[in-house]
Amino acid sequence: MKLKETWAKLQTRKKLIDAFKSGEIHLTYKIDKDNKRLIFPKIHSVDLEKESTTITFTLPNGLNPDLLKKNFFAFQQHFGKNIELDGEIKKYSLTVYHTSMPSELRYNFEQIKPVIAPFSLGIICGKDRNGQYVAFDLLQQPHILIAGETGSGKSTQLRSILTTLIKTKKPNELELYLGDCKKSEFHLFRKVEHVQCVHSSARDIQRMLLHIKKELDERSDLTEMFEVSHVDDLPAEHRKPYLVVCIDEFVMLRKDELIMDILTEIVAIGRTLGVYAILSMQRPNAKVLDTTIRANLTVSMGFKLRDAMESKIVNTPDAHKIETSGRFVMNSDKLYEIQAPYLTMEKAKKFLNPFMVAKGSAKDVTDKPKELTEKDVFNDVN
Ligand SMILES: Nc1ncnc2c1ncn2[C@@H]1O[C@H](COP(=O)(O)OP(=O)(O)OP(=O)(O)O)[C@@H](O)[C@H]1O
Repeated sequence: MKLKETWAKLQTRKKLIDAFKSGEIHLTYKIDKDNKRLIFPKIHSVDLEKESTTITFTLPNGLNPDLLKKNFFAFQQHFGKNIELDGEIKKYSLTVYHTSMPSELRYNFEQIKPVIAPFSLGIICGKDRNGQYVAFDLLQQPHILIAGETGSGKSTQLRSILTTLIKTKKPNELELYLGDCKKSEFHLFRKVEHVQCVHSSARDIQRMLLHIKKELDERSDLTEMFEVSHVDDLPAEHRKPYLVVCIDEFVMLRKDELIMDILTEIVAIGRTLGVYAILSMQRPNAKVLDTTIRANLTVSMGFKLRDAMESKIVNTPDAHKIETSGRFVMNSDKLYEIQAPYLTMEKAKKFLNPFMVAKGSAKDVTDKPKELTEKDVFNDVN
């Protein structure tokens, strides 16, 4: 057994040196006219795990780290496409996954429940290459950006995140404020008890956000008065529910300064006040995602994007290379490639049924879905 492991490690080392050679990832010293010496990165360890093999190595001083990215194909040629390179400047690790990403993952609440159980506001993301569920706590990593071109799976992801939140939190613990600029997705949630409103016109969304702004001010005063750093530490009689503002295709609101100002405020100070934002967009736009908003969206999920520039704006490298619906690159504490759970509209409706209450009609969300035009989402912001 030991011998087999040693042999496997040696083979892996050899393969990596071959990759360094074919990718010209080395320094070259000329000894004389006919002889030269190649200095390769130094391999420190090879860890063999059931699901993956990880090799750590350091670059010799003087070797440009950009070469690793530029000649990444060499690693792929030797180890296949299911690999990940991590690290910076000198020290790197190459992980080779033995299993491939699931191409489809059905939404299964019974499996998801224990994954998010430890969290206050559990956000279910999907499964990674190891077949492990990935989830996080919105309280720890507040504010999410979801981007992806039409048909890439953003709305399905929003549906699964919101349905999971609704199923795991009581209405007195969580209030949802939904902005549905395309009038296509959130009507499903309109009658859910946790949902305070579903709006689609800029005027109504502005009203909704002014209400949130008032909440931010009140919560800010309360935390100051009671000298606590988080609303969760307020005395029981002043405890506040978490507020989640979710706006689908928020680019369409970009011309409304007041809306953009309040959204900026939510992502800048909402964290300790229990107010969180989830924003989605089809065409990532650097100007709409001004530096303040972008810096405060601690998690970005890049579904299939159009090009490398969009992947850069969203901060999800290679999201433009995705070929599968529901697949995305997530940038949070680190970079992940994830397959999102597929929750159909019909199944979501069944899950949400027990939470439906009688509410007044919300005319603006029952209108015909609004077709997005190039003008709505194109980089035309002044
Ligand atoms: N997690 C998933 N797993 C498998 N297939 C998916 C997944 N999510 C979406 N799909 C497929 O992609 C289609 C489009 O998904 P969805 O409506 O979520 O895309 P979208 O990015 O929101 O598009 P649009 O911006 O036009 O609303 C779905 O009808 C489904 O067939």
